[in-house]
Amino acid sequence: HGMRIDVVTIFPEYLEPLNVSLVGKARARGQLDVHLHDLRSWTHDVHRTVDDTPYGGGPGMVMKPEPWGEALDAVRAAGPADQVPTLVVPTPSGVPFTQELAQELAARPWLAFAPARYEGIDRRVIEEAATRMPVVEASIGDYVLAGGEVAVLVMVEAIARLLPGVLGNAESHRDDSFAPGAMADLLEGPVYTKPAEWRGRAVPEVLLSGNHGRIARWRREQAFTRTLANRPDLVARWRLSAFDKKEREA
Ligand SMILES: Nc1cc(-c2cccs2)n[nH]1
Repeated sequence: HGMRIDVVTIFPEYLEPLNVSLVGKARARGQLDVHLHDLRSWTHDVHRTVDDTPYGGGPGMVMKPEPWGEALDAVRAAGPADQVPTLVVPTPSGVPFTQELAQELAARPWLAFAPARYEGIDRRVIEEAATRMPVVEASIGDYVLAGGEVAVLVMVEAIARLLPGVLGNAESHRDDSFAPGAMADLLEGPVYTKPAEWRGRAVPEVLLSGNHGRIARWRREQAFTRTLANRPDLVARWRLSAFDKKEREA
């Protein structure tokens, strides 16, 4: 059936949003099987210690390896015996979490997320895990969060909406920004709905014309203009892919 997702965290309450809305419904439909684990379950001292000062000095705290090692062992033991999870570690120093990576992760049967505090998890945890399962260290953007839980929410939502049947109208992620296809690599243009006039502002008449060729062209132009304005870096990529497409069609 659906995908299994495990999350090990010191703030399980941060992941409560996974019980509501899109992800909540997918879980209710059995398309997604989410298990939250409190990392402190795998501590054995009275203070339930999960972090300590960094070797070599420096600010902040590093998450200790022992609790994580035991937690990941337990996650693996609780999941399908014939499968290994892909360990996803949110970190500012990871590979970019893109729509492409979301698509790739959405194709896997089992993901285990390891959100940590900013200073990170003892490197040996990742190294040891990588001997037994695929590990993906990914960044959701070039800014620093206090912990990885918010990044897990972002990644799970981006992945869950790609699972078959999770999005109501399957079409609605065809025209996503960044989704492959005719509008690939371009940002979404403006969208409108009723009323046709609102506070003295009319909807562009082309959209009311019923001329679908003209509408498609107008939407491509709008997408290009918006991309040029907000993401000139994507325009270069789009030009290349458009060129290649012409090449292929030639
Ligand atoms: N992209 C990104 C990830 C993060 C953190 C992950 C874990 C702690 S902070 N900040 N920014």
